[in-house]
Order: sequence, then C-alpha cells, then structure tokens
Amino acid sequence: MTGSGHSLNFDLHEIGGRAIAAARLGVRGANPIVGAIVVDAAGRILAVGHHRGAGTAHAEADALAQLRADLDSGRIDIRDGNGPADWTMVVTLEPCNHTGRTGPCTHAIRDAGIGTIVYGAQDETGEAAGGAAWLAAQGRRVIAGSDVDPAWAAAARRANHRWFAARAAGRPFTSLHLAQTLDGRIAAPDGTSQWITGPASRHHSHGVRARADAILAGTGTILADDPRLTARLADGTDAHRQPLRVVMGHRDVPADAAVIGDGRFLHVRTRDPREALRELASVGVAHAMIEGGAAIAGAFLAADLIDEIWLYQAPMVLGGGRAVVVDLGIETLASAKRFEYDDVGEGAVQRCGDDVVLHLGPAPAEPAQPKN
Ligand SMILES: NC(=O)C1=CN([C@@H]2O[C@H](COP(=O)(O)OP(=O)(O)OC[C@H]3O[C@@H](n4cnc5c(N)ncnc54)[C@H](OP(=O)(O)O)[C@@H]3O)[C@@H](O)[C@H]2O)C=CC1
Ligand SMILES: Nc1c(N[C@@H]2O[C@H](COP(=O)(O)O)[C@@H](O)[C@H]2O)[nH]c(=O)[nH]c1=O
Repeated sequence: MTGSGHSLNFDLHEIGGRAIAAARLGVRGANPIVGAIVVDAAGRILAVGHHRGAGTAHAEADALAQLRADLDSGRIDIRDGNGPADWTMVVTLEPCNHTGRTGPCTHAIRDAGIGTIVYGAQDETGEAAGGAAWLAAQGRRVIAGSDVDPAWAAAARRANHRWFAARAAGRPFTSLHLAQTLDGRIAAPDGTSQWITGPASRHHSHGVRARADAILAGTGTILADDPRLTARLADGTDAHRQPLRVVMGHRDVPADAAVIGDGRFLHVRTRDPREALRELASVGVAHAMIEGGAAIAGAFLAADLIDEIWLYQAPMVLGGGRAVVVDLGIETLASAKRFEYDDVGEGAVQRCGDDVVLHLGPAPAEPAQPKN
C-alpha cells in the first residue's frame, strides 16, 4: 500500500528493487538495461524478466514469455480474482511504444491482459516514448513509480543515466577499451603492444566488439599496429555480427591497411570526438566501442563522451612507454575525472585468465556535498 492514492498489493520498494536487480543482469550498449516483474493479486512474483541487449527480447516480453510458458504448463493456474487483469507488471523503464528490432511492448502487455503497469524511469527518447499514455488509453491502470516511490523511480533512471545522456545528445553510447600494464602503459617505448593482455581478456574484449555497431581507433594505432578491428571468436574466426570499422584523424589510411578489409570501413577525418560521434550516428551507429590509442582515449574522456570503460589490466610493468591516456591538462586532484564500478552483467571486477577486468562508468553528477 502507498500513501500516494495509488494502492498496490505489494511493496514497490522491494519488488521495484528486484526489477532493478534483474535489469542489472543485462549488458550496456545500444539499448538501456531494463527489468520487469509480474506480481499476482496476492502479491506473489509470477515472472522476472530482463533485457539482454540490442536485438533480443525486451524485459516485458521476456517476463511475458515466462508467464505464457508457465500458464501453458499449468504451473500458474488462473482463478477468479487472480487472472492477468488482477496482475501488475513492474518495469524499470516505461514500456516502449514503437517497433524497433522487436515489437512494441505496450501491445504485448495489452495482449497478455495485464491490468496494472507500474514503471520506473520515463522513456524520454522521442521514438519509443508515450507507452504509458497508450496503455492508459487501452483502459489499463498505469502508475508512474515517481508518484508512489520517488526514490525507486530515481534509482531506475540512474541505472541508465549515461544511456539517457547519450540519447539526449543524439550520439551513440560509447564503450572505452583499455588494455594496460600495472603501471598504466598501453605500449612499450618502441611502440610494441601485442600482446599486453592475455587470450582470455582479448576474447572478452572481442565480445564487446561483437555487441558494438562500430569500433573506432585513431590513425596512430592504425599506422602502428595495422589492426583488423574485427570481432573474432575464441578460435580466431570472425563472429557472425561485425561492427563498422572506423578510423579517426586527419592522416590518410594506407590503401592496403587491414582495417579496410571488406569495405565496411569509415574514415572520419576529424580530431573532434563530438563530430566523429555525429558522423557515426548519421550512419545508424547506436553503440560505438572506442579502442584507442592514448590520444583518442584522452580526447573522448576529456569531452566526457565515455559511457562505460572496460579496463583490462595485465600483471606486467614497463616503467616507460605510452601512457594509457594522454595528458588531459588536469593539474589538481580535485579535478580528476571520477568513475564508479559498474556491476551490470558479469560484475565490476573479474579475473580473466592472468588479467583483471574492471567495468566502470562515469559517476552521475550529484549535488555538491558539504566539506568535512
Ligand atoms: N593496449 C591497448 O589497448 C592499445 C594500444 N595501442 C597502442 O597505442 C599506440 C598508439 O597510440 P596513439 O599514438 O596515442 O594513437 P591514436 O590511435 O590515439 O592516434 C593518435 C592520432 O589520432 C589523430 N587524432 C584524432 N583525434 C585526435 C585528437 N582529438 N587529439 C589528438 N590526436 C587525434 C592524430 O593523428 P592525425 O594527424 O591523423 O589527425 C593523432 O596523432 C600504439 O603503439 C598502439 O600499439 C593502441 C590502441 C589500444
Ligand atoms: N595491445 C592490446 C590491444 N590492442 C588493440 O587491439 C588492436 C588489434 O586489433 P586486431 O588487429 O583486430 O586484433 C590494436 O591495434 C589495439 O587497438 N588489445 C588488447 O585487448 N590487448 C592488448 O594487449
């Protein structure tokens, strides 16, 4: 029950928190992370769904598919007063109302007959927004979580704060890849860098490549390494889904560069990261992996254009060589760019072969705290 005039037969703080926990099983990228829970008239959880990344079922559809399977198998029994019309779906993001790679969740919820929908964050993205109003127009009871438990609604929004920021700016979501030594080097003084990290963490980073729509490296990396920038499986063969390969910088890319490959290649002749992302957005890129090197990583970090970091750290020391990021002109500790551990998916810290993999995201801007 709540004191807001909306009565619910369960504790939204608890069920909503579990929906956010379900969302956090997903992956970051072109789509937001989303969790959905269906609760029956007695307040029991019937299904828990989450979204597993662009091109896969949305959280609502995932939960509804579980419901259908349990109804078909008789595991859930519909009785008077406890059928779909009496059930509530709690979803961390307003259900989408458009057809993307999958159909509109609003229609799936209507077709399933769910009576009440409680959502956390409002969908602010032009094309998918309006789901709450559409469902209300279909006669469903639709409740904005912010009217019942504002702290839960704020937490649901915070879970995707960088995704919302990227969308609002009309740019792709970005993942920065860094493969470094213990002392923060990405190449030895002679430019050699293959390989700092071991096969397990390189395989992991190829998984991120395969999820991304584009993978971007600077002309410096292209000229030093002649990389392919393809997504490859553990056995070295190409993954089914290949990102667009992108080179950034003014210098020409040699005609025989491996990155040109089969032609799904783009040269963005700019040093301005915003302009590079604009160009990528204009060709339909919704998730870009920024592979480096140090100048490119620095340019995107300085412009606050990195939404998540995958940092692969190998147990080796070089002492000299290329630092992971160029000088950003930060003079004092108080101006440091700060990140927080992001436990979405596999967790924020993991061992990968001999290396450690850290998953981080920029901390959201918080109101200034008093000094102590
Ligand atoms: N361990 C790892 O994870 C990685 C290691 N590496 C290593 O890093 C080294 C290359 O690093 P680095 O030299 O920094 O190369 P970068 O790939 O960062 O490319 C630098 C070049 O990019 C162009 N450029 C584009 N935008 C900017 C900008 N905003 N600011 C500055 N330059 C920009 C410039 O060339 P132009 O004149 O063409 O504009 C610049 O010289 C290599 O030794 C490579 O092996 C590289 C990637 C990953
Ligand atoms: N050195 C280094 C990396 N380097 C990155 O990988 C690129 C090579 O890509 P490809 O030709 O497709 O295999 C290289 O140019 C650089 O961007 N990556 C890592 O995971 N670990 C490493 O130790």
